[in-house]
Amino acid sequence: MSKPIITLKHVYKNYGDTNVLHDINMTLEAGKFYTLLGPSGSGKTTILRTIGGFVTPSSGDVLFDGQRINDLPANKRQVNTIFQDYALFPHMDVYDNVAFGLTIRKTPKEVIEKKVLRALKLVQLSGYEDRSISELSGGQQQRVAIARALVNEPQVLLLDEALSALDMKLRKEMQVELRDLQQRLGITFLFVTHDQEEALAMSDEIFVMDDGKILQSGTPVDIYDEPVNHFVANFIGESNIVPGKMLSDYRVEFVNKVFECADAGMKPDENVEVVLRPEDLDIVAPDAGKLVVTIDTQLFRGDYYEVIAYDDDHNEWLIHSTNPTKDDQRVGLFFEPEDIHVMRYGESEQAFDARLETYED
Ligand SMILES: Nc1ncnc2c1ncn2[C@@H]1O[C@H](COP(=O)(O)OP(=O)(O)OP(=O)(O)O)[C@@H](O)[C@H]1O
Repeated sequence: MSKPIITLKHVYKNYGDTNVLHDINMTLEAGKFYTLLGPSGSGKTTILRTIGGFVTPSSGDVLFDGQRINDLPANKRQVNTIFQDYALFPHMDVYDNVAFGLTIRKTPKEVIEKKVLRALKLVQLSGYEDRSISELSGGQQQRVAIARALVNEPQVLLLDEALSALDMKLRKEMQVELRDLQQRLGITFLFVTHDQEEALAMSDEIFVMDDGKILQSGTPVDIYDEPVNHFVANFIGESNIVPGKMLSDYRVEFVNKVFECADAGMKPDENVEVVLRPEDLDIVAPDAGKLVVTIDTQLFRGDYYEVIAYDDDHNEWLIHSTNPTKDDQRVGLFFEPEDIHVMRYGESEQAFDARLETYED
């Protein structure tokens, strides 16, 4: 593990009787791209503001490079925030927007010029110095906001829904650009989004939040493949989730059938939830399938068909198929043992407790 740059330990935030953050523990290492992912109101922005110094925790500690910074004012932290609306000054040109922080700190003019030109070069806006903000596209405004943060040479950049104002095409381009920029600069990014695709595409590590809590943290692949509970499985990607029972190691029962799986270590007959991802289900002949279903509808999605089918117990199955199917056709569904992801009931609490232990001093 490389050096932790930001650590949150048992951070709570209450507004009156409302608990907005609940026992938040997180470690951000230097030079990595992190994402806070969760629905609206889950507490993502409050975590950013706590790290940025705009919100004081009700209890718990915020550490920067091992030093407690709870009482350090925002402008003394080596952390910069890029807000959702970019907060640019519309009456100033690009140069003055980027120079602003240095100017108020009375930095010598020639130093300002060097730093501003370098920051604009980093975000590929060299030559735009004299442009007014209103003459820029959404993507260019976004880059000015990044340049304005970069002139302060922060060790950590906090980005709050930084791409949400952009249209889909530009947003995808900026995802690549931001990730590339983060890797070139080697500084830590903490990016807030409620868009799971964006989180999966960009992050080294994702923190999935709901209701003021971190439910799961891990690499995109870990979270996608091993969601700890129903909420995470549903929030990240599309899922078929059915109740089941773990009969023994590597044997799970669901939809009244027994399947070989890759999971072990649970109690015999433990109740579980089983996740099967739509892209892991292959449509085959009925006698070659592990399950038999009847096709209900299909929608063409460009690079795949989204198929809805029902088994004989009326469970709905979502399948991503490369080939078209026919309505009312009886087909088999094939999947491998490792495509079956087994989640314990109440796993979120257990995983949460286990994680807390790893944060204890
Ligand atoms: N100053 C405040 N006073 C009272 N409640 C607040 C305050 N700031 C935030 N909250 C509440 O805290 C909760 C978490 O808010 P937060 O903005 O952190 O969520 P979020 O996950 O960033 O949501 P969004 O994606 O909508 O920005 C919300 O229920 C919000 O209403």
